[in-house]
Amino acid sequence: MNLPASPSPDRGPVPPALVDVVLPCLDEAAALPGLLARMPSGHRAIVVDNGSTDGSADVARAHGAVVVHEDRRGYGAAAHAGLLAATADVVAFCDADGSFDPAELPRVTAPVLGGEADLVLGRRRPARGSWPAHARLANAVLAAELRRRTGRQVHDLGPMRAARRDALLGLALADRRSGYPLEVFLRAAAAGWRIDEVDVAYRPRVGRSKVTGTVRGTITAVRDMSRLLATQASYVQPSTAPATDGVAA
Ligand SMILES: Cc1cn([C@H]2C[C@H](O)[C@@H](COP(=O)(O)OP(=O)(O)O[C@H]3O[C@@H](C)[C@H](O)[C@@H](O)[C@H]3O)O2)c(=O)[nH]c1=O
Repeated sequence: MNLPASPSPDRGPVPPALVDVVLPCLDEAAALPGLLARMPSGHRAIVVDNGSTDGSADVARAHGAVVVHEDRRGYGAAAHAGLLAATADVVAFCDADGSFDPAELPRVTAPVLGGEADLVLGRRRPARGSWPAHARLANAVLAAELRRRTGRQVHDLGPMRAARRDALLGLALADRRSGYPLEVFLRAAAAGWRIDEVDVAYRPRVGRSKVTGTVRGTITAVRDMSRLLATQASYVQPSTAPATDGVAA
């Protein structure tokens, strides 16, 4: 799918984006202006609106983002729709809720752009009040299980992450609700990708969480991921060998 270049009525022609930044969005109108204002140069925002009722799409457009609509709700469906809509060589993912600072994206995307890593995960360094204890614990347990299964040094599945678009498409991902980041990781690890972690700041989000804001939401997310771990164990082959040709498909 070809997308229009980001509108820039006052800034002249926009150079092609080096990175498309996919922002799954469900009622994040309050967070979007501050977030989009901090998008680094060379990074184009693709806001994937999936059922917002607060005017998120209009706000995103007004602040220079490309907007994609995804009818089915859910983080995974939105993230996957954004990947399919992207056209840049490298695709990054970032929450649209103000918990991450887009100005940090270049540190996440640079190793992929430079060919030193195939997948870079932003390892959250949480500020007080940004990450509910139950969600943080669930993440730590999952990461420990992933280290045990894959031998990879993973500590956070990283809602802020980056990889080459073609390589991601080659992973044959499904759009599995909140399990989507896990599927990306499992398939990438199984394919022998070089996976790096980069520290990123994690701040209290604007507005209320739709996933991990409640213990119940976290349990649902963990259940999604456990099912994925159980059914997709075949992805996982202990592998420490880095890909030799830059990006493994
Ligand atoms: C639930 C949901 C979220 N989203 C978007 C909104 C936000 O930009 C982003 C995160 O949603 P929040 O409610 O803030 O969730 P959250 O702040 O609880 O964040 C979680 O997000 C999960 C996706 C990650 O895998 C978890 O590790 C965790 O970071 O996803 C959708 O687009 N559609 C949805 O159906």
